[in-house]
Amino acid sequence: MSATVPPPPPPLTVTDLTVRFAGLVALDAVGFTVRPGTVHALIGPNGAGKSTCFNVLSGVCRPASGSVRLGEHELTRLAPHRIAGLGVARTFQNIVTTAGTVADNLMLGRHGLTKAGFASAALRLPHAVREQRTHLRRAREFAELTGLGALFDTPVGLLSYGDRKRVELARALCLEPRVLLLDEPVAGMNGAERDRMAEVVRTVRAELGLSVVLVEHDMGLVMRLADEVTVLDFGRRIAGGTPEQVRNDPAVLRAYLGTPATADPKPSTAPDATPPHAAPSGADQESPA
Ligand SMILES: Nc1ncnc2c1ncn2[C@@H]1O[C@H](COP(=O)(O)OP(=O)(O)OP(=O)(O)O)[C@@H](O)[C@H]1O
Repeated sequence: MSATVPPPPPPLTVTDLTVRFAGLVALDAVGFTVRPGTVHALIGPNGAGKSTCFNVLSGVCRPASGSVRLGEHELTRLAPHRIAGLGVARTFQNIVTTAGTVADNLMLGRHGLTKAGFASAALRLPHAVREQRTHLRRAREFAELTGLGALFDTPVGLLSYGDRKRVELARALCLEPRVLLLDEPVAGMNGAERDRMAEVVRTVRAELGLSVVLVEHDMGLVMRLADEVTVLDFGRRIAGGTPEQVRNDPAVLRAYLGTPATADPKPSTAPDATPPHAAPSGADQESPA
């Protein structure tokens, strides 16, 4: 990867975002700011509005009101491909990569940046071949950054679940994003795979200097990775701050545990518990830092 860290992305500012589905208010005047180059986690119990928020950020869902600004650009009126063109890339909760090699999948991520037309590429005209080589080199760099270098020519179908989730991440990076939206990057992973993904996200952020918005049920990962956390419940922002601040916030305890915060004899430890409706529990579940 290049020795110099690129300039920081502009802030991503969400203001008074409201989304309604028929009578249901999925997001109710939600606001938060993702500071440049930080990891900002969006957490909350099931149905809190996290995915809806991601869908607005990536242009899949139009809000009833409110704004999402990336620097000077208002995103809420733009189509998903225009938002991607401004440097906002996302991964999905469920793996969508199944066919082809790692290289093939990463090159799909480069598609939007390719200038040579289909005919030039098919005829292998010199400029198209040169461009293809440059994209392939960059795709390989992202594979290496995400720990997939040795698997570059391996069919994705032969990879482990954890490796495939990292292919998703590498493919999103191939868009050269300035803001990366990670939708439950460790869902369904075992402990070792989670640790690896956490390390990769840290490396990616440090090397590329991009902002990361993270939706994740795994509180251990959130506490370890996030610089700032926004907590949603029933579509409303109920808390925000550093991981330390939100884990001790009575409103967060209430939302996750469904009990009054005062009823908990040791409230400072309660957010450590992964809510029963959240990430898979068990021995591989990390405890927060
Ligand atoms: N397309 C839709 N049509 C109708 N209601 C929807 C739609 N998408 C989401 N909702 C509702 O909006 C609310 C917020 O859902 P959302 O998926 O954003 O929550 P979430 O926090 O991502 O939940 P989870 O953690 O379970 O993924 C829920 O009540 C959900 O049922």
